[in-house]
Amino acid sequence: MKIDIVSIFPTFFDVLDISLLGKARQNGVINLDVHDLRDFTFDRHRTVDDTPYGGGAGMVMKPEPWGLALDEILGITEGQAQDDQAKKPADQDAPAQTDADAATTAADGSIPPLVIFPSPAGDVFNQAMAKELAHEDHLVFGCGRYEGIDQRVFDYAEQHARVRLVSLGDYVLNGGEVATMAMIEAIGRLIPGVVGNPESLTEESHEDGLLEYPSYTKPSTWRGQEVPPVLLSGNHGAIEKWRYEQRVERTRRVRPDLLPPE
Ligand SMILES: O[C@H]1NC=Nc2ccccc21
Repeated sequence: MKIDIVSIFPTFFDVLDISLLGKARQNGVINLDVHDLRDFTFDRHRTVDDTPYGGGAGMVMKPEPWGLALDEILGITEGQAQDDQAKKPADQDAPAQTDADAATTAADGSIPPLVIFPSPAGDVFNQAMAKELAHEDHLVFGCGRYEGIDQRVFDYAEQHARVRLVSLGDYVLNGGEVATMAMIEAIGRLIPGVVGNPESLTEESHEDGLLEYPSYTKPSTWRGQEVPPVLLSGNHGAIEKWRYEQRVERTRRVRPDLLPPE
């Protein structure tokens, strides 16, 4: 999988050089590039934001740097970008191809990249979405800051790729970087070859709708607390039954909303 990230804080993603995702990058299982949005500015202050039209507090991210960053990442030629600006009215007889249609299959019939803009206004990220996105060939994460990105950037991106706004949850973050990191970890670990033992991906919280069972390791007695005897019994059937019961009980107690309807 190819992953591109655009951010004004590129060093935020240095952590992706270590651990499982770092190994996946070294092995070529994941090809990840981080782009500094300020590299697509040309003024002395490398300006990426400005005051909002219509007034209001805060600043809005300017469209120009984003347009150039997306052009580079999506392989949009300067001419194509200018063509888009000077797009002639469609031929009345030609079947109307909406921008969305244009973005779902590229000229060579390939599936264009998926551009994800983390946003509180997006679909809430979950394990089902992580599994879906793990099948993508090319993900682009556009990390917004300030009060957000000029709307025309999303509209421009939709002319050349598939675009999704994704929220990490119903709470307020300062920008898209934390959300992008969480999504890359959740998606990346599902890509074959990233996690050593694929079996470890099965009995996990949210994988099949149930939370995971409690885990124990040596010593069997610790500060007066014993490991549940069934786990020391060697009776694999009884252990499997106990673990399933623990998953159901914990889910019922902590996240009853995850349980299937009775
Ligand atoms: O405000 C946050 N809520 C949830 N997800 C987000 C993603 C990107 C930026 C900001 C947020």
